[in-house]
Amino acid sequence: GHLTIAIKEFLLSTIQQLSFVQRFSDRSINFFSPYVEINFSQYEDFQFNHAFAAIETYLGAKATDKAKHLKASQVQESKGLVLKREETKVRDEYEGVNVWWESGTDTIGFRTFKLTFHRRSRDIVTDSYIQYVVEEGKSIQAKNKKMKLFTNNPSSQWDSSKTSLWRYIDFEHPASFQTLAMDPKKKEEILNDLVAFSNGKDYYKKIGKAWKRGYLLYGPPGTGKSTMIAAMANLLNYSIYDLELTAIQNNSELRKLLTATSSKSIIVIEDIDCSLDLTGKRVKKESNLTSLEDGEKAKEEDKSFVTLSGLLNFIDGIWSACGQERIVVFTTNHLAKLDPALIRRGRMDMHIELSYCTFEAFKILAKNYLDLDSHPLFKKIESLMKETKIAPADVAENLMKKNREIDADGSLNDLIQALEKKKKKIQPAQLDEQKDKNRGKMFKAFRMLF
Ligand SMILES: Nc1ncnc2c1ncn2[C@@H]1O[C@H](COP(=O)(O)OP(=O)(O)OP(=O)(O)O)[C@@H](O)[C@H]1O
Repeated sequence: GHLTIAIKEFLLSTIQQLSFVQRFSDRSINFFSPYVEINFSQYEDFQFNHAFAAIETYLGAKATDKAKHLKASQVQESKGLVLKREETKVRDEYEGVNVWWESGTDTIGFRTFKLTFHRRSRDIVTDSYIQYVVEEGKSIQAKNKKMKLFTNNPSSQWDSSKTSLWRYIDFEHPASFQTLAMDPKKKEEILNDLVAFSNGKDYYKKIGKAWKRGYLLYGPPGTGKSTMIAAMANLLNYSIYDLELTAIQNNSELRKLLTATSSKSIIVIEDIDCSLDLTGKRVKKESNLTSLEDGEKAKEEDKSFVTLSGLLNFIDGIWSACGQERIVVFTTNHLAKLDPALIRRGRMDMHIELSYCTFEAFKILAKNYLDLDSHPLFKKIESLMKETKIAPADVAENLMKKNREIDADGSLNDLIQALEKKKKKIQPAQLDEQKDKNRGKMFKAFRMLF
């Protein structure tokens, strides 16, 4: 009667205060039963329920502890373990209180988790246990998060209309700061900077600045700019958004893309000198040029194109309001070509030069590729490296060739030959550049996968 309704309403209002309780089924309270049930559905109003995912992760982790109740299975989206659909009940204990979780499906076929507990433990479950489960689940998710590489570059004709979309693939790249060949001191400086940034939540809050940091990576092709970005992502467990400016039609599209990026991410704008011309206007794509025969129309279109000032304003302003951590990385082969406004300190917090291979850097590569700390041929290589410029990518290429045969001498001799060749016929810079341009690049290769 009235009493049942009153109790129901009381419980309902208590539980609804917890915003993540998405569904409270009619059957969930039976006045005559000492047990209370709460249902969590995978989708609520056709929106994915993040609390559900967190619960699933939490229970998955529990299941590995207490495997007798639940079989766990590896799924693609997460490195962690999750419950299989058909699994039944798992008991959990929290501050001396027993609760039971049961997985199932609702009438529409969406997956659900039913939480059952004694009504005398109602307060502790609704006040703190559920929150604890969701927070634990989220922190496990963060630890297990598979990094993703997003790109807005439309890969095929048929989806060229949907350019303001991020597409992604799982990101697995072996690069790390340990294997990155560069001056060890510089490397340490960058590493410390990144770590300080990622731990800087309170600091950024205190000084009233957006929690973001900008890095400008510059240097000739093949010196490890893309590799460094991958190492940054691996170090911090951030996802990468590879922003292709030439695929963006206008500023509002850029805004959409930037606001759609998630926290803990690196936004990369590669070859910034090729994406924007010196006057700050976006370089038009050939396809656009041919379609814009009418001069007036071209001007009109131009106004809405991504401009340098638009880009800087976005980067400066767009995240000021939301306290989420983001890194912005610009790369260029030609520092001198960039507009000074773009590289002004404050907008890019750190300028990192990646240069031709030094002997110090070579030693890191020799360790990576050949597992060598020293070798009689190192002396010769050291002196040749002082006289010639060679990109780490070229060094790596030579060291890799014979790697499978574990023939260190052969690899080192290949490298010596390459160095001597470079020394003899110092190639015209342009030729060199052309050759370097042909080199496969990490992100470009990834894009082909879409
Ligand atoms: N500093 C480095 N340390 C370790 N490996 C490197 C380094 N530089 C280049 N390499 C190797 O060469 C390959 C190409 O380098 P990478 O794509 O990082 O160069 P880049 O500077 O981004 O070139 P580009 O300007 O052409 O994009 C990498 O996959 C990596 O194997």
